[in-house]
Amino acid sequence: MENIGNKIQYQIYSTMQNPDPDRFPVILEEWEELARKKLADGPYYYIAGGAGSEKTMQANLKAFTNREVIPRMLRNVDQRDLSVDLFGQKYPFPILQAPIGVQSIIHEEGEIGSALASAEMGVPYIASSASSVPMEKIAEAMGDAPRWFQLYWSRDPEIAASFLKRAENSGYSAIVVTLDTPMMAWREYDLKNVYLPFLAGEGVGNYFTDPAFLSKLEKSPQEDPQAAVMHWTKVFGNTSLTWDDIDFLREHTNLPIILKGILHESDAKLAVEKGVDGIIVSNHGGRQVDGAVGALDALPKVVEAVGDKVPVLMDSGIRRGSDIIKAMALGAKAVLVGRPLMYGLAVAGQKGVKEVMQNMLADLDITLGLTGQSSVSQLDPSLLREME
Ligand SMILES: Cc1cc2nc3c(=O)[nH]c(=O)nc-3n(C[C@H](O)[C@H](O)[C@H](O)COP(=O)(O)O)c2cc1C
Ligand SMILES: CCCCCCC(=O)C(=O)O
Repeated sequence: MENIGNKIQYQIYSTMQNPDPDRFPVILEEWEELARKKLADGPYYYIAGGAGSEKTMQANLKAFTNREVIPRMLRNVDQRDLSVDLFGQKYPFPILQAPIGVQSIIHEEGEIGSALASAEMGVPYIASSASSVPMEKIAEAMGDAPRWFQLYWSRDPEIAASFLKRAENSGYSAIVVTLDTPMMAWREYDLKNVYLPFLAGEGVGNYFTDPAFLSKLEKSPQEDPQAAVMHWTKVFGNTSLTWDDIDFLREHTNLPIILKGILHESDAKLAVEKGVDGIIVSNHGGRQVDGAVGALDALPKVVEAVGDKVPVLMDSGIRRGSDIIKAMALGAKAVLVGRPLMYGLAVAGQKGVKEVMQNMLADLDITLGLTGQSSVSQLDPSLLREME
């Protein structure tokens, strides 16, 4: 089988004979620059920005810079295996699309565009509770392609239960429960721009078709959009949840339950005690607690606390192939990719998401081989050195 890195590298070089001035960028930062030009301040800063002074966002990137790879030589890296096994499924690559809400503010194709790019690549798509379109529409567009559903655990248990049931009925194969966003953080750019994403684009369309949500409204969201949005702001999150509530999830779904937003090893132990199936080490891309630990810095202790009881995944700061290698060397079984794909979506919809994803995977494949490794699932911490 041809390695994806060599294939994509060859494709890019071969276009040089026929240079196209409108060809997509290769450099990730150029995708963000193009996205900046396309989007108004409100949506751009909503995507690119973080909580408070954005120290956590910076810490996420610094945690990767602070670790260096020490490549090994002469190890026959002709055949490289990027595949991973997660919850009984084999996936061709060790990445998933991070759940990202309200994508209609980014591009008219929104979630359908990004989900179809995932489907083309065989990369699992994690549909957000806050998607601009109903989760069933995403599922229908994706056919048999792999998809997970991300739950924002509503204050109204009927909505939470309804989301879990809808996800199961529409072919999502795992539930990602985001714990770090029971309310929106102090995000200075959004406050400065007076930008409320749920009022823009298609809003949070996934709620506006939910039977449990609709049953609490006097008029439909089409008849009285303001009342629907007001109700949504009341029920979106739940700041009263405790570890005892995890049982509710198990009572309402048979799918694997994966907790997203774990940073502390004590929480990782509690999660395992509660019988969840997986953990995602994440600080929500630095969008929630300003000053929180960089996600990669939190990963080793969580992995140590969990042992091999459940798989640990991570996100927050994955930008290049070497970042994936570092996260997996520290024990992540796979990683979630967030903002880079949204810059792709902003620039060129489905095509842009696919291009950014493909380039990242090609970079991963080539960098893996050059470090003397043939399989992402056999990486270990001896490949890395932490800078003082
Ligand atoms: C615009 C935007 C919207 C997001 N929406 C959600 C969401 O609906 N649910 C969720 O669990 N995480 C959400 N996240 C967090 C991502 O899933 C992921 O944790 C984060 O993007 C990782 O950081 P990175 O993009 O800097 O790598 C969102 C992130 C961004 C940038
Ligand atoms: C408009 C709904 C926003 C829901 C939260 C989306 C999110 O997680 C984020 O980081 O922003």
